[in-house]
Amino acid sequence: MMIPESIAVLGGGLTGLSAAFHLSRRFPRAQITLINKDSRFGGWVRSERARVSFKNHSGKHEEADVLLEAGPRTLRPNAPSVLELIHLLNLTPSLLTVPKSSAAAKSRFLHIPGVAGIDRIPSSLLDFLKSDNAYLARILLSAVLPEPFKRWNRPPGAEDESVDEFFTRRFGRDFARVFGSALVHGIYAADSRKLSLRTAFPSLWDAEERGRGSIVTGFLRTPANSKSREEEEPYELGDVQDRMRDVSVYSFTDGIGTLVSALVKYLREQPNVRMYGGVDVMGLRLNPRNKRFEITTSSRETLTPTHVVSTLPLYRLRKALPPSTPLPHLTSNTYSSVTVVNLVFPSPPPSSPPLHPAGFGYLVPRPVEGYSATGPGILGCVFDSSSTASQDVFHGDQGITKMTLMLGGPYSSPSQPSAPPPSTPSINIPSLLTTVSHQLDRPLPDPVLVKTHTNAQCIPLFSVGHLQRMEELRAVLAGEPWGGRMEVVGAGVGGVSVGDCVEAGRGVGRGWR
Ligand SMILES: C=Cc1c2[nH]c(c1C)Cc1[nH]c(c(CCC(=O)O)c1C)Cc1[nH]c(c(C)c1CCC(=O)O)Cc1[nH]c(c(C)c1C=C)C2
Repeated sequence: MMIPESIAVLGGGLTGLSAAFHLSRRFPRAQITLINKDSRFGGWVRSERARVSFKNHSGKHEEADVLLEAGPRTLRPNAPSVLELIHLLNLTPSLLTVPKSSAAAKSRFLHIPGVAGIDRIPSSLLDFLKSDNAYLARILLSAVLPEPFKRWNRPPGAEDESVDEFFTRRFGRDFARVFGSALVHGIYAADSRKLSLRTAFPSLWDAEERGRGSIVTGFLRTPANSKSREEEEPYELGDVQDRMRDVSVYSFTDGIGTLVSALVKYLREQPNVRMYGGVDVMGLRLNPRNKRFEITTSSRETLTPTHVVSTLPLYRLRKALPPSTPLPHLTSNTYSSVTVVNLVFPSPPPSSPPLHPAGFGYLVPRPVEGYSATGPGILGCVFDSSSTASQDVFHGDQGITKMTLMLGGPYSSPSQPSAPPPSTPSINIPSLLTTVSHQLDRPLPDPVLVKTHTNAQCIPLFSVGHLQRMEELRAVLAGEPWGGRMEVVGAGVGGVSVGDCVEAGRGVGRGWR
């Protein structure tokens, strides 16, 4: 393997930024060029502040400066690669943590389509017994209690299946539709009948093996120790891990965008890094004679790096390559589009009930009749005020309640990778608010701010067999003519969470020595 002289990182979302950060430290002599289609870096991360003013219940003028997130809003502390960036970029002072003991950590709700109101999802035996929703309690108890005694029913020779098939097989049809589909809405904004179990929830597949067919038994058995990432290259964590003790989720005072801004600032200051914003990758080919890559850009430049890291969505990488390039599986997945609606309401006076119970938010499972194109297509709603209220600044005494609705995913037509991104759907806000008021089963005041943002094709829908396909892609890239000098990573390859993206960026170029 040849030491990189010059590296092009394609894509300036979190994977690309993390890749450029770690490559610039690992290969200080290499020239690194990060190319991002948008002039704004960070991909789906978009944190913005807005000022709202309104009259409170006693007619007094109030003002608030609110933080709105159009993409990820909280992070889980289980990703050491993100904690490492927080330490290395000195972001600890702006950390904002949500303790495990808070309602935002402990309470998640479900809205059953057609039934007004939301119900807390039981998370312990005591919760089951206390649950006042007989329908949910029945589905859960009849699914979970008999599962350890059910025979091992994975189809012989199966290497993967959909999340829905898996849950139906082990826990029954109702559990799969209500809980399985809601879980998939809340992470992948996708249809659980199309999502690969082994890619989306590998721990469930492994638990079934450990439990010799039973997931419940499998989770009660300790997994065998696998070689940890820590042993390969220790994380530089400083005291950030201590700060994360008993933390459920965290963000920053100015939102997740803080991480992006700090990475961009760091990279701009490095003498061996060039940042190209607002520049698209038009073509990418490998020159067989000198083994260099040739990258043509929308700014009419041709770069000839020795090494490439592509963090582009796979279908965009496919488009950049000559059609005859035999790189497999770049168009096997579709992508979900999610419309995010930030809603800010004046909080009710202390004598009135709050607009929602304290908790993380609620999810809406797949309706019995399936996804219909009519209606707003609400997948779930995050109660931001329960977890990240301290990001907002009030001038007054009533305050605001902030929620975020997530719409679309399987309700909008699936996006084929080759198709142009779907146009922003027009949303009827009054009708949307009527639906939310029904879902919460309480009246809502007029919002003081509504902000809509459509993230077109933002979450890859890993179809069944994805892991195997990605192994085949990696094997081709490791062989000739590529010789391991191009790595393909990112949400579309290895996982959709911020932690997955940052970890993938951290791992590139390990073999380039
Ligand atoms: C309703 C739609 C969505 C909500 N969040 C997302 C969507 C599409 C996106 C999302 N949520 C999670 C991830 C993975 C990141 C990670 O840190 O693991 C992504 C991309 C986390 C997550 N959200 C929920 C669950 C069960 C998880 C897995 C990790 C965990 O247990 O914390 C549930 C959930 N998501 C949303 C709501 C309203 C909700 C529960 C009430 C919003």
